[in-house]
Parts: sequence; C-alpha cells; structure tokens
Amino acid sequence: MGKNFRGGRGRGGGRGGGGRGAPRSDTWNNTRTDAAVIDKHNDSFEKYYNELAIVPDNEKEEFWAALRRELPNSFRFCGSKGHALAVQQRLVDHYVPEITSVKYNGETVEPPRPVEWFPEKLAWAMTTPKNVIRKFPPFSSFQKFLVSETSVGNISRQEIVSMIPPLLMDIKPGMTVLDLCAAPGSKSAQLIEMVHRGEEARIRHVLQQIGRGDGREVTPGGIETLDKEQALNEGDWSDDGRSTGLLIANDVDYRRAQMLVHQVKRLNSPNLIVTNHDATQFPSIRIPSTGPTAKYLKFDRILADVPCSGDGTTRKNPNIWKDWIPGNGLGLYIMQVRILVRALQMLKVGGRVVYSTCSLNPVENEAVIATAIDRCGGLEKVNVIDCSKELPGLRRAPGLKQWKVMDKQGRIWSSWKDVETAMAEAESEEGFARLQEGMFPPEMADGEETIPYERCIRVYPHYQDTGGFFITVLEKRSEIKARPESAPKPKPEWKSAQRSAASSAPGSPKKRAFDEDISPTAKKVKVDEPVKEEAVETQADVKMEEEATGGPVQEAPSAATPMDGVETPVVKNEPADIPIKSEPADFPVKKKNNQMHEEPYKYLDPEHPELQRIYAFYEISPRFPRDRFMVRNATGEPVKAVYYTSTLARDILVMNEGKGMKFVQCGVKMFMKQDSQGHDICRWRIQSEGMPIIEPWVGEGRVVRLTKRPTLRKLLIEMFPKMSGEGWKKMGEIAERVRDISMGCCVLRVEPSDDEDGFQERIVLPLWRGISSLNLMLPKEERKAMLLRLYNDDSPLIDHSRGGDNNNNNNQGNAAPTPVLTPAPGSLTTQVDALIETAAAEAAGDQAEPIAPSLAADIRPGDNITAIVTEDQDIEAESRLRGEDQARRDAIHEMAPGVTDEEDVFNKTV
Ligand SMILES: C[S@@+](CC[C@H](N)C(=O)[O-])C[C@H]1O[C@@H](n2cnc3c(N)ncnc32)[C@H](O)[C@@H]1O
Repeated sequence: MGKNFRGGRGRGGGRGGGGRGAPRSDTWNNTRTDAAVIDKHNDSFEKYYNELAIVPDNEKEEFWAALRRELPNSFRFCGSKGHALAVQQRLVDHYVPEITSVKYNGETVEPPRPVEWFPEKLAWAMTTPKNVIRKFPPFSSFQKFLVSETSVGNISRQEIVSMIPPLLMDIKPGMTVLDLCAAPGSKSAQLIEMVHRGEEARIRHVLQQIGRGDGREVTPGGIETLDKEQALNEGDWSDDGRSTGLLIANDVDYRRAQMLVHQVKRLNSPNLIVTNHDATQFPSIRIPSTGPTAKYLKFDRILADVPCSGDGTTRKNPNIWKDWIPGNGLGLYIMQVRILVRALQMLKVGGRVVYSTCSLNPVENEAVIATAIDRCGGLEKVNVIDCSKELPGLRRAPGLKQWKVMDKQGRIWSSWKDVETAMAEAESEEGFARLQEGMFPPEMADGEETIPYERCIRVYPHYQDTGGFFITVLEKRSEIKARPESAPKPKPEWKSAQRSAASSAPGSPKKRAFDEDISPTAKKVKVDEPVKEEAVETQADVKMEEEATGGPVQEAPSAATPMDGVETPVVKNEPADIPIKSEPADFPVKKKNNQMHEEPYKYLDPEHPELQRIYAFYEISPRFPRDRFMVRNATGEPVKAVYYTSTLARDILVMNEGKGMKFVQCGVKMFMKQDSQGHDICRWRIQSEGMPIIEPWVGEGRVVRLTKRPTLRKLLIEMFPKMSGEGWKKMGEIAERVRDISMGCCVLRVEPSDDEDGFQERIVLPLWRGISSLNLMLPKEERKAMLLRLYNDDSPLIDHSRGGDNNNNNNQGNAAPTPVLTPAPGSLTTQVDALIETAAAEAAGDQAEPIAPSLAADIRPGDNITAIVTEDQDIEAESRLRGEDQARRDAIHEMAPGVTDEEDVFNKTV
C-alpha cells in the first residue's frame, strides 16, 4: 500500500488537509434544532403516498414515523480499500470498545454500528445524541477522531442510501464512467475509488516484475495487499498497472461544480475530469481515432443521480414537510427523462446506466424509467437489470407496477385516459398543467412486453433507519435512436379514436399543458431550459450511427446562446457534433455570473529540459510515462506547477480544447517550483498529492526509509527539527541517512514490519531536506490527524523554526507575529464563501427551492471552498492550506530575508 490518491491523505498525499469541502468539524455533533419546531405533517404528501399504498397497510405507521424521525449520522471510510480498512480498524479497536461501555441515564448508549450490507463494512451509522457526545470524555475523543479524519479526507460523511447507486454500477478497472449530475460529489468520490480499485497491488506487482520493488513480497495477508487477488484477476495491465479508466463528473450548476471540485480533488486522481454542462444535452466528446472518421467517447457506466423533489429526505430536510406540493415532482419529470435518454445515448452497448433519486414519487421514478425505455425503442434496446442478488442484506421493495398521479390541485388520477376525458369536458385547461401521458403507467399494446418494474429498487426509511431512495439499473442492449419527445409513440386504436374526439370537442385544450409550462422549481436551478430536444437527438443519433457504421463525421459549425444567465449551447439542427465552439482560445475568460473558464491545459514535450532535470534528480524510472505532464498557462511552459493526467484524460483535453467543452478541473499537481538556493538542488519538489503516483518510480537516491514508530512521531510532532551541529543525531534510525542526503525534496517511505514498534500500514510522505533542518511537507491538520490515529496523541506541534514554541499561536519565540490571512472583499474566496452561505441556507430550508435539498447539506458556511480557476489561485489556495506558518514564513522572508531562519528561504513556493 502506499498510494493515497483516493483520499488516503493520512498517508501523506493530499492537499486540502484543511478540511476544505469537508464538513466542518462541528457538524459531527450537530442536532438540527429547526427539526423540533417544524410541524411534520402535510396532508397532500400523506394523502398521496397513502393512496398509492407504496408500503403495505401494516407498515404505514412505521413508515411515517421513520420519515418524521431525525436521521442518524452516517459516514464512510474512503480512499483505497487497504487504507480505508486501516482507519476503520482504529475505530473498531479503540473507540467502539470505549463508547460501548458508556451509560447514560442508566441506559447503555448505542455505539456506532457498521452497515451490514456495505462491502467490507466500510459504512457506519450512529444515533448517539449530541448531549451524550458532549458529556462523556470517551465520546469527545471519538468525536476528535471523526473530525480529524474527516478533515483530511479519510472519512466522508454521506447518507447511507446515497451510497447505494455507485455500488450497483459494477465498475471494473479500465472503464469509462460518467456522473451526469455529480455535485456536491459524494457519489463521484465513490466512483473514482472504484475506477482505481486494485491499482496499488497491480503496480506493486509490476515493480517486482521489473526488479524495482521494495523487497516486500505481495502476499495475501497484510492489510495493504487485500486488493491483490482481485487486482491480479482483473484486467487493466496495459499501463503498468495504473488505472486506464476515467470518471467525468459533471454538474450544470457552476457553483455546485466548484463544490464538486473540492470534494473530488482531494482524491488526487489523474483519471478524473470535472465538467460543467447541462446533462440533457451533454456534449459528445471527441477521442483519437485511428481511421479517417472522427470518434466519440462512449461510456461503460453512467450515473444519472438526477435532480428531484427529494421527498425521501424529510429526515434530513424537515422543511419538506411544509414545502411538499404535488407540482414539485411533476415539474421535474421532463428534465429527468431527458437526462436519462441522453445518458442512454452516450452509453456503450452492454453498458449500464444507474438512475437514482431521493424521491418516493413514481412520477419521478418508475414513470421516468418507462418513458425513457419507450423513447429509446423499448425493452429490446434497453432493459432493467435484476439486482436482487446484489448487496445482500439490504432490505428493499420492488418498483411500483401501478401508480396514480396527483395533479397540482391535489386531485389524484388513475390513468391518462381519465385525464384526457376530463380535459375534454373541462372549461379550461387550468388544473391539468404539467400532466403528461408518460407520467402514468404505460398501457401496453397486445403482446408488448411489460417493463419489469419489480427490478426497480425502492428503499424506505423504516427498513434500515435511512432516508428514502429509488434506484434502477438499466442495460443498453443495442444501438438506439431515441424518438423525439414531440413524436409520441403510436397509440392503440381505441386511444387514437378517443384523442381525436377529445381534441375536436369545443373548449378542448389546444396543447398539452407541459408544452408551455416549465416548472418554476426547475427554473430556479436553471436546468429546465427549453432544450432543443429534437436537434440534440438528431446529432447524437447521427454520431452514434456514424460510430456504428463507420460513416463520415462532419464537423459542425457552432454557436452559443446565453439562456437565463447560463451559457448553454443551443444546438442547431446540424448534422453532427454536439460540442460547440463557444469560447475563443484566450484564457482565462470571465463570464457572466462570475463563471470563469479554466486556464488552458498545455501538455509538455516529453523531452522538455525541465522534465529531464526532474527525472534525473529523482532518478525516476524511464518506464514512468513522460507524455502526460501538463501546465496550466497559455505559454505552455513549466513556470510554477506541473500536473499529471492519465492518457485518456489527456486525449480528451487535447482533442476537445476550444470546442466548447467546459472543463472545470483535471490533473493532479505533481511538481511545484521551489524557491531554493544551491546549484545542484532540483527546483521542483514533489507535491504531496502527486506523491502516491510517482513515488514507486523514484530511485533510491531520493528515498529515506523509516520503520520505527518513535521516529515518525518525532517528524510529525516537530516541524523543522535541526540537522545542523549534532541535531541530526536525534533523528534515530534515519539520522545518518538524512544527514547525508543532498538538499531538496525526497520521499519518506514508512515501511510496515512485525516489530513491536513497527507499523502495520505503508505510508509515504514528502520530506524536505534543508541546509540545516528537515521537514515533513504536510499541512498541520494532516500531521495532527496522523498523530491521533497512529499514536492517539493530540499534543501540540512544536515548531523549531520559531524557536520551538508549541505552535499555539501565542508567538513566544523571536519570530514575527503571524499575519492573519483575510480574503480581500470581492475576492474569489469571499464570493465563494457567499455561495456556500447560500447553499447552507438551502440545506436549512431557508429557500423554497425543493430541488435536491440534500445537495448543500455537506457544505457549511465557513468551509474553505474557493473557486480555483487559475494556476495562481490554485497556488494561493495551497499556501492557505499549508497554514499560517507558511504565511508567517513568507512574511518573515519579505520583512527580513537576511536574518531569519534559512527554511523560510528554502520552503517558499515561488
Ligand atoms: C441529486 S443532486 C446530485 C447529488 C450527487 N450525485 C452526489 O451524490 O453528491 C442533483 C444535481 O444535479 C444538478 N443538475 C440539475 N439539473 C441538471 C442538469 N440539467 N444537468 C446536469 N446537472 C444538473 C444539480 O445542480 C445537482 O447538483
């Protein structure tokens, strides 16, 4: 083990250790005070679901009671499996026994419990009340553990039911995956972990094959080799074991796309691209073609976790009780269908789309599935997969076979036929607005196969003490040509006769209501724009046909039209190509609503002299590819940072540049320029997030090995311990090595052993050898989290660069005062802070917007989320992350460069 790109930043990788994008520490014992005062009744809500009988009579009471109770806290251990298990082990061995013995008011307090059906029991839930957590010391240390591991990205707070869809995607290494509605990104995080599954073991295997291993056999048994068997059996060996898969995580909302970036960036995956598009018309992505015809990316797996009314989330969002109206679900149906149809279009034959909502409403669930299958050509083309054997232990209900629809006035309709009859007789169309034929169970023609709704999955709150959720897994059986919305399915004869009678009746509605009625709800999130549906389909279909037939593809001229403040490409009825050129190629471009476009992604020549210097200094194996390093500035020169991406990500960035694709983020920062003195020192240090990727390929000349617990503890607790004079002798087992190693960045490999003072897991950390001191290049939060997890030690850090004070900001040394980093008014940071305030207000129900209320729940005011769009901002954000010490050092450097500690000079980022 040693790779930590997937959230294992406790092992040294990982920026964002400051908990950016992670829940704020105090959310771990939040109780929702608003929950107590909200009246948890809503007549229409209760009437509708009672009449639908979504649960049997004898469960109704339990069902409604569960919906009214508060939701237990739940979380998931994340990162690579081995690492996640190591962190989990700490909970099992240390905290659970402590907590289990606690009694409150004579009752034993329920400890956190693992979710039985979740693989490896990596998901946990707890109902412990806040006052108990506050009152008892065992809980406070447990809470500290949760807070610190969450802040460094080893634990992700996530609703239990929200963890289900990725688990049903059956993602295999090497697959291309698209998450169409991804923000704030909890499922994307799961998906990227899956894309990388087994990678560590595969790479270790390859290294051993080529004689570059670290001497340890990859044998089953140790935590770090758990993935081995699976890894060796699964494919994806074409890139020396590195994952060749891809996740594109997309969201239409730019603000939310930024939340998404912060959630997934800490996973340090080079196989991830974040985009900002309307999923109903997600552009086709060009990829290299070996033949004369253009080629477009198709996905093995797509997650359509669509925006929904969210009425399964009352436990988390009690405002739903007062806000629930039938129009919420009705207004979303069209968009949900469009997203699902687009997903099916972009899917490979044999691939899977997982459709999910946190709504109980069949209009947003079974009806969407039925309509999308119908529009794509029926069950011959797209089928529902039976997942009843998956996730054993998860209690679930089958999808509804029959359902009714509640209109905006609260009337409940059993069939579209009834609606049509009533519409024909009605004085006005008022009251029928938004009703659609497709919202009702389809009436099948003779001999037509019925949709196997029983394969849809409904999870109700009282089953496992969770929120409510709907999931359906669809498989594409053959190429499709989706029927446009405006071309309804041919009707059985009786229906045609009835329709013509109805439409000729005096006062009959001229148009079906939805044609002119766009949900105000949808408008709020700017997602239900009038999509030029037919055109989109035409183009997508053309592309698919071209791919299928190998026919020619014509590059379409392109245009972009702003709609309601959102730059949405309007697709004209041209023969091909959804990607539309909407940007000139100069960057960055400031857009309306403060949307920014990223700086360009420019790949470096593999023979670039700077790359050659880096390879030489770190003795990087020639097998490690050189053609995937890029910079993010218009000159294309490595000035400040060098990023690394997978091959497929590179091809996509290169081939689609300037073609209207809105890339928000891609690439792992691998090398950062260091302002350092000395001729033979490499001015590029390995950035902690890139460390897990490059570290196995770094030569012995830049590696320091460590096996004893006390040595690592010293490095974690002491910042800048002295090497000068006799100082180096205090470094224990690594003393001579660090005395002799030349200045610059190196790799600290913490190796597991069976010794009493040895480690169970492999850890890799970046280390800086300065002229007269040594320093782990880790943010303070990360140091503290590791100290707590590995040593159960929460003592303050000691900073030798400020005279050895204990870093409590009381500035006892002779150093300059610590400047406080305050973002300038109007800066990106403050703007995004404001956005996050808004998101939190949404989560607390301050807005009437019923769409996906769960979205903002994981983001709180004060979370340090910044819209990072340029290289400079990225570096600035990193400096902030590294804490006030960095700022202080920078300040000292500027104030009195000649007299301060040398480390100020040697650790300053240019
Ligand atoms: C239910 S949430 C997704 C939650 C997310 N999958 C997760 O697990 O964190 C729905 C998301 O869809 C986005 N959205 C709404 N309409 C969209 C559209 N037309 N295209 C893409 N994304 C859309 C919203 O901004 C929202 O972030």
